[in-house]
Amino acid sequence: MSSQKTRQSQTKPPHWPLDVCYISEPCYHPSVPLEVLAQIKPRLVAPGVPSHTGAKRSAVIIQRISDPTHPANGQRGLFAAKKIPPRTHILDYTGEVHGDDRSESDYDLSLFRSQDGTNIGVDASHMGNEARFVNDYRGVKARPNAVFQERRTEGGELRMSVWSGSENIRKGEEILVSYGKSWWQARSTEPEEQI
Ligand SMILES: C[S@@+](CC[C@H](N)C(=O)[O-])C[C@H]1O[C@@H](n2cnc3c(N)ncnc32)[C@H](O)[C@@H]1O
Repeated sequence: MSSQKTRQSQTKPPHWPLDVCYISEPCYHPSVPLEVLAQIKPRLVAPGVPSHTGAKRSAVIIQRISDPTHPANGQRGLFAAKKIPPRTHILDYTGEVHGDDRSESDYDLSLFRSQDGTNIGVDASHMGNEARFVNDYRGVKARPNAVFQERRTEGGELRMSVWSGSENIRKGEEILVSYGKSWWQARSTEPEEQI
């Protein structure tokens, strides 16, 4: 069985969109230069060491937002399925790891910048996991309760992940990060200081 098939054989979580492929492991696009790939995903992974996504499905749930006051009303969001303690790894952000331009994507995160200046991103616009539904806190809460932070798996693979912040996230609470000012500036027609 190919690794692609293995990735796709995972059961999709409830409320998963039909037009997006569910992947529990990152997928590497040919635009990632081999020498950069060697730094992100060291080849000599110890045999038998699984490269888990850390997709702790029971910790999160995708929900449709039906609150007219929520700025992403009608879209989906990521919610805590149980209490999540502070500074806890919630799940990895899977997607297509790429070295080409994805400036049109609203699901593209920066993962790595190589010494020669190659920017590597993780784009979950066409394939990804639950993490692609994490919304920004702006207009929802006063501050984020989670952060994007990189980590290495036990096998040494670099991943971008969602971690809880300095406080518990209550069961049923929406998991919210900050996309960063530059993310919003790139999509705004407003003057910078209003973002
Ligand atoms: C990575 S996606 C998040 C998941 C998205 N809500 C969905 O259902 O696919 C980013 C998109 O979510 C929406 N979004 C997230 N946070 C938002 C916020 N605070 N205000 C307005 N829109 C937001 C925007 O449409 C943005 O382009």
